[in-house]
Amino acid sequence: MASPPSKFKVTVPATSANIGPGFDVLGIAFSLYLTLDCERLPTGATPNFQMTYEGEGAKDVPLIAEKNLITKTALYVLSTYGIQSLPPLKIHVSNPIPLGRGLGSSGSAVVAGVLLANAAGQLNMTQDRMLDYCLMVERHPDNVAPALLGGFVASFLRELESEEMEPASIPRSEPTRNGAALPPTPVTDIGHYIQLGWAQEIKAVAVIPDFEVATEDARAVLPDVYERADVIYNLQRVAVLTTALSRSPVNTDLVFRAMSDKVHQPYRKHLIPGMAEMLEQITPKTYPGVVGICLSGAGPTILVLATQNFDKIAEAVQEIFERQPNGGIKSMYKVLDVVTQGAKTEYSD
Ligand SMILES: Nc1ncnc2c1ncn2[C@@H]1O[C@H](COP(=O)(O)OP(=O)(O)O)[C@@H](O)[C@H]1O
Ligand SMILES: N[C@@H](CCOP(=O)(O)O)C(=O)O
Repeated sequence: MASPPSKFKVTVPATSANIGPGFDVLGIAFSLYLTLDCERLPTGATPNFQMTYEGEGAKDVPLIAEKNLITKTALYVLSTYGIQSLPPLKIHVSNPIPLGRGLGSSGSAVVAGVLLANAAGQLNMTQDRMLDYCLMVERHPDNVAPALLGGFVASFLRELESEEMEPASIPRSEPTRNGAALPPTPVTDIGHYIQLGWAQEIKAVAVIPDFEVATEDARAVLPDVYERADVIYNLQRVAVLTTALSRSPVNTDLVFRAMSDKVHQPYRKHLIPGMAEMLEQITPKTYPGVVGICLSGAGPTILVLATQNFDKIAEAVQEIFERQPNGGIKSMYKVLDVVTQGAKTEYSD
């Protein structure tokens, strides 16, 4: 392998998937960034891999290259290029994205791993090829597409031919994290996407409760089959929402109604105490500035889109969490911008 650059930095935004009715389709990138500061070690250095980590997950995330989701993804990508190990490297991870809260931490980690492999192995992958790799590890595109590309993104996976099915049926970061074999080299052009407009006055208020819901568990509660009326309900709203969120001034009534969902939120509400109450009570009428409210990704974070009164709105959601039985639920909140810049690698030599 050619020597990697001596220093580089990978930056990947956090994301919120679904935005109500856009289950497995829509996602936004936020002004909250996972970063990897990477430095080449001299050939023959011992140890030849050093990983340090600060921020969310610092107590739990493994720092062994084959086990950490970021480096494991990078090793997978490199292996498909015939490169069996990372070059001698020191990586410092800084992660402000809470894990298992519906802010796409795993998607951002997977994107970071693909960019790490691209830089360390000097693979010169196109953005679309990087998306193929991301999708082989994390099968739903609604986190990895905005994390990689930035902004408000709609995406889908193309239907795969039967001979391509095997590689595509293996992935998903959930089983991969649990020790299953890594997927083989991806076929090309798996992910298709479009970056949508976003009215800049709309900010995202993420209210993050003090408990985790693993995405895998929140997917397990969903039905295999849906009523036609519920599918139509979501299709109608998602079509309107994609454009409504780009228009300035915002048509609050239209966006609020269009963010309603019948495909995933109703089945997940028992996993997030207080969610049903929040969706009913936090409205543009009760809290001026509210544009829409939904579960962020698979939860448990509640995402409120708003144009003003951000703290007041966040506190209202927090109050409902606090009122829940058995002592209530503590939470924190972040007021975030939707950012058009996606993942990037900066070289300092
Ligand atoms: N920065 C990271 N480094 C290593 N592993 C990570 C990182 N971020 C997330 N993960 C892995 O992803 C899991 C959370 O993924 P998931 O359940 O999909 O929730 P989320 O909604 O945060 O993406 C964590 O338990 C951990 O295994
Ligand atoms: N569409 C997926 C999105 C999962 O997002 P995450 O941030 O919770 O991992 C789903 O809703 O299951």
